[in-house]
Amino acid sequence: MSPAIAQAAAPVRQPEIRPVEASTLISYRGVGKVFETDQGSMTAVRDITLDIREGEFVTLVGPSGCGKSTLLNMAAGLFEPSTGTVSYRGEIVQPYNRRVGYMTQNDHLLPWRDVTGNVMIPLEIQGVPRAEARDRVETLLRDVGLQGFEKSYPSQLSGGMRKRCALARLLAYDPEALLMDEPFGALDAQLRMRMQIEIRRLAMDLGKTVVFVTHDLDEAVSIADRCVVFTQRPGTVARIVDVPLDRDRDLMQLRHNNTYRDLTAELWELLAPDMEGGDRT
Ligand SMILES: Nc1ncnc2c1ncn2[C@@H]1O[C@H](COP(=O)(O)OP(=O)(O)OP(=O)(O)O)[C@@H](O)[C@H]1O
Repeated sequence: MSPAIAQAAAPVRQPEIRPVEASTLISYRGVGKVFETDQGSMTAVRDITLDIREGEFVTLVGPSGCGKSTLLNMAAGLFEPSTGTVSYRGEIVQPYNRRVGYMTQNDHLLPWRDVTGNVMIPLEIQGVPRAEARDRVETLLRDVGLQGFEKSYPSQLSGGMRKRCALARLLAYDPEALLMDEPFGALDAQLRMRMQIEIRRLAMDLGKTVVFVTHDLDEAVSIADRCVVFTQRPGTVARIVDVPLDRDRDLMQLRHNNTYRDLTAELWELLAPDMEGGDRT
């Protein structure tokens, strides 16, 4: 193992609760979440202490059911923590956190609206004047590489184009942070990589903070500035890994990069036992 990786992959001592730094956007402090179900109480996550810094691209990876989506939901103000606190810019997250945008595997595009009409929705809700909204949509469609498809309907778009459209609609809210829950899970490998390249470029160009949930270890390392690895349920932080790759890395060439290969192999070894025993419900 290279010294850089040994240092990057040093285990995080738990619990270790440091003061929140000024650059922190989203902060989980001693967070636990218990759901009441027909079968009784079920602890989804426990003792989560994690800070997401402004402008960072952080991936969350771990076995199915370890609570990754639950953590996103708490940052969005959809769920309250059962213990501990979740704060955003130093203030406890309330229902609902309108400064974040949420994207899931399902793009929820409206089939009866064309691309422009779909991306326009948040701007209509905000009451942005028509001409201004049109200009903004034009810019967004250029940002995500959908120019020329303004009048296409969702059914006429490829899987990647639908994602781009959903991304443009998400960006129309101009959220500070993007919470992404396996957004590219359903795409084939090539498209997935193109979307990974796009989302990193967009996040850097637009200065967005991204918290990105994935099952895929390669994805978790290739797009991240930091990768948070969770144990199986009740999920807690097993390790936080700095990804010592250039910010403007070439994702196409990563498979030839030794740091990337060593890091993914190491995380795979860390996660493999838990992945086998993951929650299959
Ligand atoms: N609203 C809810 N009510 C009851 N149980 C819930 C609720 N939301 C999540 N859970 C349970 O909490 C646990 C964690 O779920 P969560 O979706 O956060 O995990 P995950 O790591 O995102 O899973 P996956 O990778 O499979 O999407 C699961 O066992 C799930 O069934």
